[in-house]
Amino acid sequence: MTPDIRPLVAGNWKMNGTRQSLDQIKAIAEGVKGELAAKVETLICPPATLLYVATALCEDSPLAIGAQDCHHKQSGAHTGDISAEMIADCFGTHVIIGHSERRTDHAESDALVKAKTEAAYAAELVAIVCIGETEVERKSGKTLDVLKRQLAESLPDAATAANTVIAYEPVWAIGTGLTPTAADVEEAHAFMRRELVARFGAAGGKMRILYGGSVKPSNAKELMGVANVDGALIGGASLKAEDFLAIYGAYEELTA
Ligand SMILES: O=C(CO)COP(=O)(O)O
Repeated sequence: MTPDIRPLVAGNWKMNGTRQSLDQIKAIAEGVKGELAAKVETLICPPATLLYVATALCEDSPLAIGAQDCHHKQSGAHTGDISAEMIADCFGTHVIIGHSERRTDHAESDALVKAKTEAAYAAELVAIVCIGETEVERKSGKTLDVLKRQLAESLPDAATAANTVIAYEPVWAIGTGLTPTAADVEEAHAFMRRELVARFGAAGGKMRILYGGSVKPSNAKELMGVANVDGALIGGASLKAEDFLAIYGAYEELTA
């Protein structure tokens, strides 16, 4: 955690979820009402097909709804893509950009991630910009170099603590059940914080840096308690309301 930063617990449903899964969003929206919601922000990013219905379901809940990607242009001949403006039009408030699965599946570069982030700002969405090293990079001792490059090249100059959230997701920890040690997470997050402050000054000190990669109810308290970890980006465990709420509930003790 970072003093004076309101943590964000976010779920990334990836390519999972049909209309039936809206029950889970409903349960999460109900579960995050109450005192803890004033201290901890929550977000679910379902597939784009569920976006509009999901935001309607959350009208009376502090649970925010976001998307998993956007195109870098506002509109035009880009079959199959969705724009940041369309996400905002569905009342989505956040968009995940540069997830490692998109960097791999769709060859997204840092430059493209930066352009998409600028498109998110133009539509007044909060961009959740994902970075993280692969297993090979980690084993060859390049983790911090990779994070430095991805932060420098993926973030626009216009990034602020209000429009940008960083999500550190070591690629080898995604969907594998493996997590870095708390000491490794602390080192990476402290490094990113220094980089952000060096470039953005006071705003860099206030930007949220989430951890993602095999976060589950059993490890949430330890990981979320690490210095400069300002929340989580959760894949698999965000699909079940019970697990998502248990991770969110870890903040009950952390913020007491
Ligand atoms: O990629 C992730 C979230 O964006 C993490 O996925 P898992 O929580 O399933 O490891």
